[in-house]
Amino acid sequence: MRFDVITLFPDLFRILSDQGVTGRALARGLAELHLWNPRDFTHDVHRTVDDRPYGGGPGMVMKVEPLREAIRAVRAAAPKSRVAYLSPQGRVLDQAAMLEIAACPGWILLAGRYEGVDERLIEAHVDEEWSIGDYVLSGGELPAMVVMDAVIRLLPGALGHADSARQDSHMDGLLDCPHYTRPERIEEGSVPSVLIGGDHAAIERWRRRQALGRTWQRRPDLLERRGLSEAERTLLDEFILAHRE
Ligand SMILES: Nc1nonc1C(=O)N[C@@H]1CC[C@H](O)C1
Repeated sequence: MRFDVITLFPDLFRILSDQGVTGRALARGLAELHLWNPRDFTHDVHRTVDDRPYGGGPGMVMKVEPLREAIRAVRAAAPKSRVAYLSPQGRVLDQAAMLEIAACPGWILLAGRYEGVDERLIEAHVDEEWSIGDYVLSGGELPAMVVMDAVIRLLPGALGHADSARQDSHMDGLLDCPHYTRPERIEEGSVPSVLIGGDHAAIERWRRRQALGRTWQRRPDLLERRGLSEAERTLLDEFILAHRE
């Protein structure tokens, strides 16, 4: 998986490359990260990348030409990649979208700043527009990092245990079950006994029941969308019975 990011602030991406799951995955070559600064594609002494909006109004808009030249240079280096622009006007991404993104050979992520990018650049050179949520940030860099983090951890070998990603919240359309670690008894409470017992079938049922119950309690919309098998319906009924007021 190759990622190319077009950004005015390439140093911000050290958050991904210098540590953690993403840092290790990049170091091991499971994914590649290349950074491109639109200022390197300007030709004036001030290295101008933005200008005032036509029609007036606050803020600045990113100019077409430096971004066009940057995209052309990246497409030449990454011919199999598609261009995605991060913006609040884009498709709101969920885990299913991250799985789709992870299945592609590479992405050129355009991180905007200011009020955004001249619409003509988007129409002529952008393949997809993505949003990480219905709120407004000061730049597209954090959204680009959110997408890369969510996608890289799905790549084979990125996580220590193959099951980790499969059991995360929103995988299989459910929230994750609760987690506990040592010590077994502390002032905040004790670990559920089923997790101590070593009966793996019972532990698996408990975890599935908790995931279904937690989703029912906190995100009934996800259950609506997903539907339940007979076995899952039974487990959820057990949870509801045990948690009636
Ligand atoms: N929500 C989002 N999901 O992706 N990107 C955003 C986002 O707020 N972008 C900012 C809007 C103006 C600034 O240029 C960057």
